Amino acid sequence: MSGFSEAELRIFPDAEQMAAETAQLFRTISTSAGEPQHICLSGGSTPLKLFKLLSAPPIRDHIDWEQLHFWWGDERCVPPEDDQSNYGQAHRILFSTIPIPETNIHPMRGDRDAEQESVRYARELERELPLRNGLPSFRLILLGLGSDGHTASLFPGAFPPERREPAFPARHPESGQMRITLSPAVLNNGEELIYLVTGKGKAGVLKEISTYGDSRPDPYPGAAVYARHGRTRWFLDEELAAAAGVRG
Ligand SMILES: O=C1O[C@H](COP(=O)(O)O)[C@@H](O)[C@H](O)[C@H]1O
Repeated sequence: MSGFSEAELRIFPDAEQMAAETAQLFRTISTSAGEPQHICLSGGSTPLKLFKLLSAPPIRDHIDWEQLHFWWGDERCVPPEDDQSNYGQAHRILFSTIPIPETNIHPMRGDRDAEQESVRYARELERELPLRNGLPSFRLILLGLGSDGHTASLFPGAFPPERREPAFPARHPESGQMRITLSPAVLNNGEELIYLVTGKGKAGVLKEISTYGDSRPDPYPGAAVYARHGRTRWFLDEELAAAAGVRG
């Protein structure tokens, strides 16, 4: 069984419209529930359009920010001022501009020891999130896809599907950069998971994922991670979908 074939596919005319649809989802989640809702953000460059959109009227003023808590799927082990910092980018573009309590934002601390920070983050998740099957369960998880098939900081060749602790250290296979990542067990345990993927540079790997799924001996993490008890969707832009030969 493949995460991709289990998922729903949405193809948008462009990345802007994809970001707009995702932003509306934040609005719906924030206004339809009486209790805090936990959202896991992806890193890298793809979600920056979404952050920009959320930071400005009209959508910014239609979201009940106090209802939302933000977490990260992975972090690079750099200080928040570094351009590589997933939290730093989100803070600069979005969190510094919206009326959200600081206690609702839960960064992975990339400037700390990766082992210790993974354990601290795991405990914080277990304390704050509802549990399902004994593991924290997010209301919504956004993920990206690297052109090598990685998601969060789960890389091909270093994808430990059996690891159940909520977070652990990882190393980028090429640059050697240390990372902290959520585990497959937690990412698979959310209510709703959406991959946001744009640009024809990802066409090669998307084609492989859509064709072979996770049947390869060493599956692409982006095929093997999906909401086992919930809804998984892939949001793609038309340019990428056409280049990968994927149809909605
Ligand atoms: O290293 C990472 O890469 C993926 C994809 O990033 P993008 O720049 O192609 O959007 C990202 O989803 C992951 O969170 C990140 O840390």
